[in-house]
Amino acid sequence: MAYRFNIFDNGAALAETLAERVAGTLAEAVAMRGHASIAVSGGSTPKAFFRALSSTTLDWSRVTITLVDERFVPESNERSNHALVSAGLLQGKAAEARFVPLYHDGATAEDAARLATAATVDLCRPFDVVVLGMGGDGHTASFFPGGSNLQMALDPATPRGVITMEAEGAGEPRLTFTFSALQDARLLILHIESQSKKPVIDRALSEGKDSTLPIGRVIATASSDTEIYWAP
Ligand SMILES: O=C(O)[C@H](O)[C@@H](O)[C@H](O)[C@H](O)COP(=O)(O)O
Repeated sequence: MAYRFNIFDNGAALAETLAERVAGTLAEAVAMRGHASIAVSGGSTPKAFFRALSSTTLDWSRVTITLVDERFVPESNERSNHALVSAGLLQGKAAEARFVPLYHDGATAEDAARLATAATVDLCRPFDVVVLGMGGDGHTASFFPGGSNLQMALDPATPRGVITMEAEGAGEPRLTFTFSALQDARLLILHIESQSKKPVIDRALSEGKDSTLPIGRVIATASSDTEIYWAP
């Protein structure tokens, strides 16, 4: 599908605009269906966006937040995306939101994936909002080039859910929603920052569905248009 490329002077301006866009979609979902669901990415990029979104006014008690993907570590680990969301987004007005983690203490990665799939089965049909990030290698979610389950993850025929992923660039084993669970979000966002990522996304967009960069395949084959938010 198509995409719209939104360029901002800096991360602060991007965060404010993106927070307003996302909050508006969540509020509309609550008004129309009584609840809203959002899957956010971890990493270092979304911190200012999380802060801005957590201070927006909406009925957060009717919003469920989960993660696009998670490192297979407990919340106490500094690499945990759950910890990042707890510290950055589940604060202020957004503290009332419900959070559904992907990691489960005491479970193997495969068991955690099955538990997370069961816990999110009603959230991703479709998500109201999905906020993707992108690594310098063109991965998004935990769709890493050369990943152990990359073909399964990107196959539109794979049932919606959470699967495991291992890859050289991923660090720990990962838990990630499948492409099928993310691609038809009512609002599909790609949030990227830094000059270094611009040539990567430009290449991904020019290569489209045949790109070796997972983000290129995701944007080109998603049934929802992707709104790209980029600041240097
Ligand atoms: O767990 C993660 O790391 C993310 O979900 C991942 O997909 C992230 O969005 C990219 O790796 C970008 O990370 P940065 O924002 O740190 O560049």
